[in-house]
Amino acid sequence: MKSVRIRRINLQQKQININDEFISSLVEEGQPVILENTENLDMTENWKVENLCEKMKDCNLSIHKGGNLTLDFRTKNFEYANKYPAGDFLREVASGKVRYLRSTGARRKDLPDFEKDYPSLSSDLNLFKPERTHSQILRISPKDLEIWLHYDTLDNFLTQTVGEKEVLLFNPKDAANLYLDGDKSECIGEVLKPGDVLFIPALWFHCTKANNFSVSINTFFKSLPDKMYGKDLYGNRDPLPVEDAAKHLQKAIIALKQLPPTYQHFYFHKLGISAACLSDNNNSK
Ligand SMILES: O=C(O)CCC(=O)C(=O)O
Ligand SMILES: [Fe+2]
Repeated sequence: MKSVRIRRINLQQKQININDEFISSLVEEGQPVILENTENLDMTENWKVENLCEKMKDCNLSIHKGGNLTLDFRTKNFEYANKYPAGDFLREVASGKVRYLRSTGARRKDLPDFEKDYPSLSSDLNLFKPERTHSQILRISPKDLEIWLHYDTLDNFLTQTVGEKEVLLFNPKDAANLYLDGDKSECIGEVLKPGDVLFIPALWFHCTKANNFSVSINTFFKSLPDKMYGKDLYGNRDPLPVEDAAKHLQKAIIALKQLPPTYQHFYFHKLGISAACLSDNNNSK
């Protein structure tokens, strides 16, 4: 397994301003990068639990609640709890209970908008907002909480504000290996410290572990043409051309299945349709 160190860019040393041109260059490069010295720390140094309780005292949260610090979306080893008073949530998180906030919009169907939803917090931060921002999400975790390995379909800046967070990243080109036998050819493990901003390009697999009480904000933004994105609350819907392709693929599979098995195997192979597609198709029947 090859381990690659992630590039760090010290914004102040390099005198870089984060603007849309700089963001486009990151997107084009398509590699994760940590931006350091983002001038985000002055006011958040006093984001201790009690101060956060005060700042968020009027907030009711939708949270993940469970009994195992390794949250797993596939086995759903947690439940959702709504209208949770922020003070109760924060104190429970501070005492190590398995609680996790991935903030939602004001109403269920609204996109999370950190600046609008949490003005008492966002006024302490100098977050940059790409021109084509999709949503901005507040994330609060207890020490040792792990988030399952997943990818999002939007590009993302993950800003670490309180505590440290370990992030493990896998290149999308290794996707085929991630579930088969875990034989990854490239693996990038990094620790985010307060003030670090990690650029996670779309489709890069990532999982995280909070090393201590942790507050982060992530900003999903779009880099494909607007018309390629459908309505998407969570930043993980496949681009519309992929959904279109999947429908065509289903039709292709159904058409080929009219043939005897020898023909099927020959033509599936010839058309480059993988065995995985075929078994998916069988399962859905
Ligand atoms: O660290 C977390 O809480 C998860 C972050 C994440 O998955 C994201 O920013 O897309
Ligand atoms: Fe994510």
